Amino acid sequence: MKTVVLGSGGWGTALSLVLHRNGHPVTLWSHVPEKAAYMERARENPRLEGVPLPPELRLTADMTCLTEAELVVVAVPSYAVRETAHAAAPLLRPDTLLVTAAKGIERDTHLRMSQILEQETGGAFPIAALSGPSHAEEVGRGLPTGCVAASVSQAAALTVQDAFMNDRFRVYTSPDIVGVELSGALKNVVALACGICDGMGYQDNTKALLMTRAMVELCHLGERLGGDRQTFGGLAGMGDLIVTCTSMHSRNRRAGILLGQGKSIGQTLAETGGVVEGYYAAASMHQLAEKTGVEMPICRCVYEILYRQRPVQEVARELMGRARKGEIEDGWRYPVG
Ligand SMILES: NC(=O)C1=CN([C@@H]2O[C@H](COP(=O)(O)OP(=O)(O)OC[C@H]3O[C@@H](n4cnc5c(N)ncnc54)[C@H](O)[C@@H]3O)[C@@H](O)[C@H]2O)C=CC1
Ligand SMILES: O=C(CO)COP(=O)(O)O
Repeated sequence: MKTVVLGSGGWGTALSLVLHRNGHPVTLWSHVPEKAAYMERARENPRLEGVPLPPELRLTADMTCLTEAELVVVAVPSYAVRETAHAAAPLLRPDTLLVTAAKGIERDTHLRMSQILEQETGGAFPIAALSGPSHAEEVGRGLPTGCVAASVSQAAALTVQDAFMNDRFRVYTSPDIVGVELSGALKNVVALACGICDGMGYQDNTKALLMTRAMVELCHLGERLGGDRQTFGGLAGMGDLIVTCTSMHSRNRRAGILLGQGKSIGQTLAETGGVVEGYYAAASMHQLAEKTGVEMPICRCVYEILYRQRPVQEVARELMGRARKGEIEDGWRYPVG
């Protein structure tokens, strides 16, 4: 299958390598010609140091490569998905399958990445999302990894599974594209929270408390927005939450560590290197929580640290000082009497 990957950051490059290992011709598109030219010369992406790019992998900054593509993967940062899809749309073949690999929710519109692709391409193409616990640094080196290919179209999900699956990259299918995309976007806010917790010098107990209670918040919002609760407990949900909250590969966690150490948001974003999706997702999530009335104390606190300069110590005191309650609000009742 002829494939094009749009976005030559760490993730687009790692996914190109998976497709290449599976025998598909791959073109990796960069939005700036200098970047494509650098990778052509060095046969390496600085984001994936020590991972050679095979000679057959085509590198370009020319979008006309799309005219031949049967499968197009969109792996640019979430803020660039709309402009990238808009530019790509007129060049697509009528039977192209689109796969979003970006993790975010558009600010103000609250659209998921697949919905942006659908809007910009006029709803004419099958669309799937590929998401899960998958740091580019490890996928690039061929370390065992698992993801979910989600689409309302079973045929599309199966095609994506087929294209990417190999003995180092397992792909499960799912009809719940809403839950899969929301999980991937929202867990980045929790990774920021866990990084902040690390940066403040708190340890494993605190992080387990944060991850677990934040997952309850994600499930409440995710279900309200149409996702399936089981998805949040799966690879794209809990799996990705674990990897992002605990790995030093995670930009979101590393950004959180700097914030927890007292750095400003400006310094943090400048020093982290690479896109910190949780920064954008926190704003969308805050708007969504307000709109739906879902209570999300941990995520709200992350938003207030990022956008209202609230001191992290004050936030920690607020969260630990919340009113006492049962663990499962609607589920468990003590017998009367
Ligand atoms: N790095 C990872 O391990 C994973 C990343 N993702 C997601 O993939 C998406 C891309 O992330 P990374 O590849 O890690 O990014 P990165 O931080 O490695 O690089 C960002 C890339 O985006 C490009 N870019 C910036 N502005 C652009 C624009 N306006 N149009 C097109 N390209 C633009 C930059 O040139 C750069 O190549 C994000 O949504 C991220 O959450 C998903 C799974 C794993
Ligand atoms: O989504 C990811 C891993 O699954 C990447 O996380 P970061 O964006 O925090 O690096």
